[in-house]
Amino acid sequence: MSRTFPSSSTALTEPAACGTGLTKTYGKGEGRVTALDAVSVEFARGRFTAVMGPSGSGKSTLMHCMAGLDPVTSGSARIGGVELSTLDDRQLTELRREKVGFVFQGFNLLPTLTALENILLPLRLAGRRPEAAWLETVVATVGLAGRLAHRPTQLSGGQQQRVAVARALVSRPEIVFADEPTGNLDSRSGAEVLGFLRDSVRELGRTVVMVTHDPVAAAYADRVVFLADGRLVDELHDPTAHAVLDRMLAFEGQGRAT
Ligand SMILES: Nc1ncnc2c1ncn2[C@@H]1O[C@H](COP(=O)(O)OP(=O)(O)OP(=O)(O)O)[C@@H](O)[C@H]1O
Repeated sequence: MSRTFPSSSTALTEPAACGTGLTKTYGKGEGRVTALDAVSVEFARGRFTAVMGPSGSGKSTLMHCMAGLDPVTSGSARIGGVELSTLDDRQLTELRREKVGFVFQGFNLLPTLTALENILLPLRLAGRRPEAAWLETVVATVGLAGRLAHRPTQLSGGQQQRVAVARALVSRPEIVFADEPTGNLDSRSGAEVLGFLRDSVRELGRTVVMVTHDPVAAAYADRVVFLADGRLVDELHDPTAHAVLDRMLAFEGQGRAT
């Protein structure tokens, strides 16, 4: 039986996603690693949040647990009011398809499909038809109107990532998770992609969570949350690159002092 998820209109005040007491351990015995240690975090609708922290602090694990790609050891992860731990594998796949958009560092486009076909793939997999007006808005927002018939190899890295951003937005997901989306791009293409992610939040009302190492990238967000050793240790609102960098350096200083 197909599960009916609460629609976003029924729960406008609820965060797009939230984690409570999220704990994730890998391995057993002496090799056991606590990647997330009782993290509680909310991602409000219509906001752009960056997740920062040193290498190994748990950023990717947090994203994977919140997106239903990896089960938590304990705690609760909810997307649009749905508790992920109550879903079986098939329901999780369905929830990810309907409620979550992903943008990865490596673009992850299918090389044999055109840009348009790549953008429409999630809808095709879900057996849904594109809404023409929304598709046009998304394509215009990411500036791809003249490139839709091109295959990925005929596009620059920045254009490929814009296709990936459009693909993540086209099904109007509850939330878009972006993992180092500018990691493979030069700074100009990276700035464009970050601008499009920000526009998708400010102009199209979407919700974006982005893992990044880069204070300049984080400054495009409305809010930055900082992880250290699997814990949520700080947050900044309306960040500047300078303020983010200062905060990162302060953590590193503390790390050296202990
Ligand atoms: N599949 C796994 N098996 C065992 N340990 C893991 C696994 N995935 C992550 N870890 C460990 O969990 C901790 C957090 O890893 P995670 O990848 O979430 O950090 P990160 O902040 O995203 O790091 P980076 O910035 O280097 O990508 C690290 O100590 C890592 O070694």
